[in-house]
Amino acid sequence: MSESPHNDTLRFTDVRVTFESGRQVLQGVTADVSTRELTFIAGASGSGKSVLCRMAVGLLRPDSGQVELWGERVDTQPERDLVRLRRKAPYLVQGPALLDWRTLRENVRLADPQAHAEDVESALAQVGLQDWADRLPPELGPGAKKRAAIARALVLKPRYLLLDEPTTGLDRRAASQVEEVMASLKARGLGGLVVTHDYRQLKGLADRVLVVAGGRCAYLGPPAGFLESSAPELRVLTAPFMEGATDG
Ligand SMILES: Nc1ncnc2c1ncn2[C@@H]1O[C@H](COP(=O)(O)OP(=O)(O)OP(=O)(O)O)[C@@H](O)[C@H]1O
Repeated sequence: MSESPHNDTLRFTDVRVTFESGRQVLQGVTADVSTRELTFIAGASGSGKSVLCRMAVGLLRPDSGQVELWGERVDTQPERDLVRLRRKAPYLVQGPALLDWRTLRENVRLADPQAHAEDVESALAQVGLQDWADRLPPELGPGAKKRAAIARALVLKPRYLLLDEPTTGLDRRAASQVEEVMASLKARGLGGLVVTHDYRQLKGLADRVLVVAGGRCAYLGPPAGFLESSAPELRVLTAPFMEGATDG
């Protein structure tokens, strides 16, 4: 089967994952996510957010159930085909994962050695780092490093981006810069799946929120429906954030 240009769906059907420890992390997640939208995955620590995100591009395979991206089965695909799929839907790990001894331009080029020079410059410009192309990663702050990692994914001209906690560990200013990049990519029509702990990001940035709780998809819908829900399994996640938000 091959990827369909007309199908914009990432589909999880009754996905279950148990690790060797015996812990059942996902116990039947079913969800359809539009890859034209920016969807944030929320949930308690250890609920399986990263596991779900990684499964979207075959970095983890479920014990049972199906994962489909753009009409193509991901969970049964051989690794060599997944490499091709991941160029269309790159997964960015939590750390910046840049080579410290290579300039930003070289780091971006490493993702695609065949990339045209103007595509490398364009990827850096899309994250606001065009004037930093000749700098080395250690010269950058953590927010700029994360943006450089995003540039490295953008040079692949992806159809979708998967970002695992892109702002965790950043101070508010650096986090805002990364959020601005996500907003501008969204404005240009690039969808993404973003694992987050920071619910402040949801308002204004997220099209949808997918909440993982109790091993299942507990909510999939607009951010307001999650943030304002009175359902106990959602309130337990949002209440501390709402209290923190009123503290300023
Ligand atoms: N490869 C693995 N082998 C064994 N256990 C794993 C593996 N990957 C994840 N887990 C376990 O699965 C559970 C869910 O992990 P996951 O990283 O998806 O959580 P999360 O919701 O992203 O949490 P956090 O917000 O803390 O990052 C955790 O208990 C984790 O220890």
